[in-house]
Amino acid sequence: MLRAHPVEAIRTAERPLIEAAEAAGDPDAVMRRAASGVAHHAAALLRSRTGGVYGRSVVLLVGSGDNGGDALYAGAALRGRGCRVEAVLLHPDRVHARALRALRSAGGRVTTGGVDEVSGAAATPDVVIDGVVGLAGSGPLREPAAARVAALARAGSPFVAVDLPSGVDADTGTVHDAHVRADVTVTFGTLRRAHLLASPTCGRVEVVDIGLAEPASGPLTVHRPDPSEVGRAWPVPGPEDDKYTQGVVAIRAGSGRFPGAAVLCASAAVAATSGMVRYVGSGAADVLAARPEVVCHPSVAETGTAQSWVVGPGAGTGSAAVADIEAILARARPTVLDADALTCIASHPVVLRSARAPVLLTPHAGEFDRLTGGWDRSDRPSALRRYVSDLRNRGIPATVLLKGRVTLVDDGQTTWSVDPGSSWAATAGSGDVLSGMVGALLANGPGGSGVDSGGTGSGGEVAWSAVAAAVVHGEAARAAARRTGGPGAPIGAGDLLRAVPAAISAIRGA
Ligand SMILES: NC(=O)C1=CN([C@@H]2O[C@H](COP(=O)(O)OP(=O)(O)OC[C@H]3O[C@@H](n4cnc5c(N)ncnc54)[C@H](OP(=O)(O)O)[C@@H]3O)[C@@H](O)[C@H]2O)[C@@H](O)CC1
Ligand SMILES: Nc1ncnc2c1ncn2[C@@H]1O[C@H](COP(=O)(O)OP(=O)(O)O)[C@@H](O)[C@H]1O
Repeated sequence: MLRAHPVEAIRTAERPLIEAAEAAGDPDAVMRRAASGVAHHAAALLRSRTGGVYGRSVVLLVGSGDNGGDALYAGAALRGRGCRVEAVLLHPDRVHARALRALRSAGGRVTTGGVDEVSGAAATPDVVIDGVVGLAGSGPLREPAAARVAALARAGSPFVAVDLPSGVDADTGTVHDAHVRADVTVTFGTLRRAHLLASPTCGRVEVVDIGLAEPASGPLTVHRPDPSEVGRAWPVPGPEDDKYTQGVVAIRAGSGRFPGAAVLCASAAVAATSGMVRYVGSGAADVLAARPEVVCHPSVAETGTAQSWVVGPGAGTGSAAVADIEAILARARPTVLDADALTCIASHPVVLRSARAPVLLTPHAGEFDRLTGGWDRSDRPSALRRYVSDLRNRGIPATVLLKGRVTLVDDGQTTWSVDPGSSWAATAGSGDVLSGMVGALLANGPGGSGVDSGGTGSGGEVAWSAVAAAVVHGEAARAAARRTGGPGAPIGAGDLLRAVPAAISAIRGA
């Protein structure tokens, strides 16, 4: 399990280290430890990109604080390995003086001017070390850093970010318009929230041991499971199991207008776990043509027992759809509310008040707009926590999964983040696949035992089901894109769906 912490917790954890270094008369000891990790990973990147380290060119973008100091000490270490190192001081009047001396005495070149002053090799260096700003950064990159970063990115040089890519907010993960897109981010002791909230911008994240004690988890810690943990927890039928003990999920999806949603959602539920899937809606014939094992029912009232429900994909937004949601919530089983069900809830918020069992809402950004009446997109985790807390304060046992490249799940106490490492899942109908998978996991009950929780499953169980489904969904998208065209080619939701069994198998073996 990865855990990422807010800046305040990191500053607190670092304080004893800095104080010990100062007491020992070597105030930069921690910084040099950090910098030697940066140099190590920059050298590894140089080796993988150019076949060596000696004689390669390195540009340091040096800001006014300790992040710039790290970059300067890293430059000194790389100079010691034979690199040509040029430091661009973005604020020559505010620079870490001892680190600058270290670079100069190692033979590094120092420039202070604008873009024109860059020497030939430094216009397209073999690697750029981004020490513009780290934990104390706020807002987009300022000039002259923004112009420098843009020119080097255009030239195709790879970036190693020190601590965080500059222009990315450490706590919210907001990626501002002017920012560094890192190939590798080297951080110290423990992850910052942005590493899990803005992972596509951070590239590969390397954590260097600087002697820091891992901060305790708190309400602002962001969690991300390793796919192998999801694999270990994925439900597997045992010798005593039958179709009922593994949990039955009922799906209310599809309509004359959106018949495909029913097929995608119900088929995904079949693929996700063993046990049994029930279906209610106008799409029974199509569902049965795709998955004959699904048990169909004429109405919600006439549907047999289920341990969980999924309602919404392509299910319509009229009064009959709202009545079905009410009837499903009245059954007091864990329920996934997706797609059209979210639109119904947005226009009839009172419906949610009847929820007696946990509900999982799975909006994309536009649906979250409808639910909240507008939210602050520059701070996704806070907007999500606020909304979930508001529902819970009103007695609604809600967990919310906010979709995107980085999917967030929040149950009011814990924030989870899932980044599948590709964006192939951004395709119509893939959300229907996700909701079917989550529903099947919820039916399986706590700990994958298939035990009927009687609708009392905790927020934690619901959140875990949502996170686990999102992990497998992302793996399936990646696998489908690889399978259909070598290194990666566009997929549809049907391709993603067909890749679900292989993705489960892959994470179980991970
Ligand atoms: N603490 C430790 O134990 C260790 C810390 N370590 C390292 O220290 C780093 C934190 O250093 P730090 O606190 O000096 O701040 P840092 O991020 O360099 O910012 C400096 C100044 O930049 C400015 N600025 C803000 N936004 C900006 C923008 N968008 N574009 C341009 N400039 C901007 C702003 O000043 P302003 O101009 O607003 O007055 C800000 O005060 C940390 O990330 C890690 O690398 C490691 O050595 C390991 C041990
Ligand atoms: N840029 C992206 N990268 C990766 N996954 C994405 C991206 N955008 C959306 N997704 C994922 O694709 C799915 C889309 O769901 P949704 O918007 O509900 O689609 P639909 O309603 O067409 O089924 C979600 O699982 C979401 O997390």
